[in-house]
Amino acid sequence: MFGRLNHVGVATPSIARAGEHYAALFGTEAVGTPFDLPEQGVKVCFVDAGNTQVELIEPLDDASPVAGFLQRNPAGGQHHLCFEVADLDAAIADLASRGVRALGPPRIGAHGTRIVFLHPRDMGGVLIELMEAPDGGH
Ligand SMILES: CC[C@H](C(=O)O)C(=O)SCCNC(=O)CCNC(=O)[C@H](O)C(C)(C)COP(=O)(O)OP(=O)(O)OC[C@H]1O[C@@H](n2cnc3c(N)ncnc32)[C@H](O)[C@@H]1OP(=O)(O)O
Ligand SMILES: [Co+2]
Repeated sequence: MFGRLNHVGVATPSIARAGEHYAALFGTEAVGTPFDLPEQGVKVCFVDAGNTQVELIEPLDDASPVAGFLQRNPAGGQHHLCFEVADLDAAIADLASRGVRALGPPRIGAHGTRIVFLHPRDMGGVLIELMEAPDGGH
């Protein structure tokens, strides 16, 4: 059901500083232009990492879903994994039948496609994001 790893979400208190760090690792041209996603409460910056991306996320305010994570991890850290799926609604229904909770209804994510998050407690302690992709990630 899950397809390719679309991105690894990395929370950071400063996308400006994290961007410099990743530019030194992947090259300046790999670091995209940061943009705000106010409806998701985050500033986002994608770093091209070959066969996937690193998604740097910085809270826009204290109400951001990333704010709690940074209170627990002030320097930032690995936040979530995002996998592609062909049919998000079918994936949500199948996972629900296995007792895996979705965190709210699908919404539009940073790539402009429908996404949903799954509860970490139901996924072995890992926050998983599912992103609907035309080819289902295969
Ligand atoms: C959508 C735009 C963009 C994209 O790619 O398109 C993004 O990815 S934006 C990413 C930021 N947005 C989100 O993360 C939305 C979904 N997240 C949430 O709803 C919350 O972060 C939530 C519910 C996962 C955690 O909420 P909170 O930080 O308030 O902590 P809780 O005490 O409620 O946590 C409950 C439970 O989950 C564990 N936890 C929390 N965060 C993580 C994490 N990143 N990875 C793994 N586990 C996590 C926490 O330790 C608690 O576990 P417990 O068993 O109670 O110890
Ligand atoms: Co993400």
